Amino acid sequence: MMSGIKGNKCAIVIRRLILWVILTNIILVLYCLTNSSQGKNRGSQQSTCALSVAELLKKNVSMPSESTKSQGCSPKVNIMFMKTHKTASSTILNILFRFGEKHKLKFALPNGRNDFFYPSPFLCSQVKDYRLGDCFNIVCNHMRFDHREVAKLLPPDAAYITILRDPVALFESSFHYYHRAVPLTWRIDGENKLAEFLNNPQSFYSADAFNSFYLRNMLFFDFGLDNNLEADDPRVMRDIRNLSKRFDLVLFAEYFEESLVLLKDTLCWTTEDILYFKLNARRSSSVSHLTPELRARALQWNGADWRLYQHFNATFWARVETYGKDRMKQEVNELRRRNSEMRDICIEDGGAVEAHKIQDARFLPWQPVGESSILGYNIRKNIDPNFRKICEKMLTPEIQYLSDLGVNLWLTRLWGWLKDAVFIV
Ligand SMILES: Nc1ncnc2c1ncn2[C@@H]1O[C@H](COP(=O)(O)OS(=O)(=O)O)[C@@H](OP(=O)(O)O)[C@H]1O
Repeated sequence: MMSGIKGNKCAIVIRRLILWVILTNIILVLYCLTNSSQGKNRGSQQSTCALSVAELLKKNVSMPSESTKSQGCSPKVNIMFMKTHKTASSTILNILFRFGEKHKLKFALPNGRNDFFYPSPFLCSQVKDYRLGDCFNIVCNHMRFDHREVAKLLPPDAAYITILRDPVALFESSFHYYHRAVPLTWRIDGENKLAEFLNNPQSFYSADAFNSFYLRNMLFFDFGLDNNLEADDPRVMRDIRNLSKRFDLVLFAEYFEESLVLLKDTLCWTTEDILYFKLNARRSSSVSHLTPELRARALQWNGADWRLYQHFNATFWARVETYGKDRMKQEVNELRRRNSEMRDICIEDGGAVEAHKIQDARFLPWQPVGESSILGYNIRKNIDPNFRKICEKMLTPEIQYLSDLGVNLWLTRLWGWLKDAVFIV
C-alpha cells in the first residue's frame, strides 16, 4: 500500500518534471525568437527623442490640476522610473500609471510581456510600436537599465527616479519569489534553504548559471552593472557615483511615505497624485526571519548593493533635512490620513487578503511559480459610485493594468498558463 502511494507520487513528480522541461524549452525558444528579432534593430537605433516631437507631445498632455500651480511650480510629466525588483516598485508603478492615464501622457510600454525583455539590457526597439525619433512621457516597466538607450526615448528635462530596499529584505524576498526559477537553488537541502544558502553561498552559486542574478546584488544587476563585484572593488563606488549623476531622486521602500512626499515635491504633484495601496505584498507566513548572524551574511553576500543602499540612504536623509523635518512629518501624516480614507472607501474588510479569497480576477496579482503567496484586495461591495473608477485603478495589479493600457501580454500569459499547468496550487 505504502509503496503504491510512493510510486504514484514519484510518477507525478517525474511527469511534472518532464512537462516542466518541455514547457521551459518552448518558452526559451519563443523568447529567443522574439529577442533576436528585436536585437536586430540595435545598430539602427541612433536617433534620440527629437525636440520637435517632444514639443508636440507637450501640447497633447492635459496639464495637471490647478492646485499645484499655487506651489509656484509646474507639474513634471516626463519621467523615467527605473523599476527595480522586489522593492515596492509595483506600488510606485500603479501611482505612475494613474497619473499618466489621468493626464493622457504617452507611456513607453513593453511588447508582448510586462517587462523590456529583462534580463537583457534595455533597447529602445523593445518598446511597443517604437519608431526612430519617437518621444514618450513615461518609461516605468522592469528593465535592465541602460542610460544611453533610455535617454533616446525621453525629452531632456525628464526626471529620473528609482527605488531601493534594504538588500537583506530584498534578497529574502527575491530568494522566496524566484527560487523555483533559479535552478541553482534546487539542490539546496533542508527546511531552511535560505539559511543553508547564506551559510555557504559560494558552494551553491555560479555567476554563469541560468537566472543567477536573482541571488546576488540584484539592485546592481537591475541598474545594468556587474552584480558579481566584491564590495571593496573600486568599480563599485565608481558605478554608484555614476548612478547618482543619472538619478534625480532615489526612493526607499523602508521610508515609503517620506519617499512619496519627496516625489511629490520633486515633480510638483499633489497629495492626491501619490495616494496608494500597498501592492504585491507576501503573506507574513512566507517571510523568513533572519537571525542577526544570517543578516550579516546576507549583507556581506550582497555587499555591492549594501554600498549602493548606504550611499543613497545618506543622500535621502540630507534631502529630508533640506525639505524640513517638521514639514515632512506633517506631509506624511496628511498622506496617511488620505490613504486611510481611501482604504475605507475602496477596500472590503479594510485590508489585503490571500489570493484564493480574491473574488474578482481583475484584482488578482501575479503569483510566483508553484505557490499563491502574494496578497491582493477585494473592492468594496457597496462602493460609492463616485469612487468606483479610482478605487478600481488603485487596486489593479501591474499585469491587468498593462493590459488596460493596451499591451498584448501574450508571452506573460503563456508563461502564466504553463506555470499553473505544471504547478497546480
Ligand atoms: N508601500 C510599501 N512599503 C514597503 N514595502 C512594500 C510596499 N509595497 C510593497 N512592498 C513590498 O515590496 C515587495 C514587492 O516589490 P515589487 O512590487 O517591487 O516586486 S516586483 O519586482 O514587481 O515583483 C514586497 O515585499 P515582500 O512581501 O517582502 O516580498 C512587498 O511587501
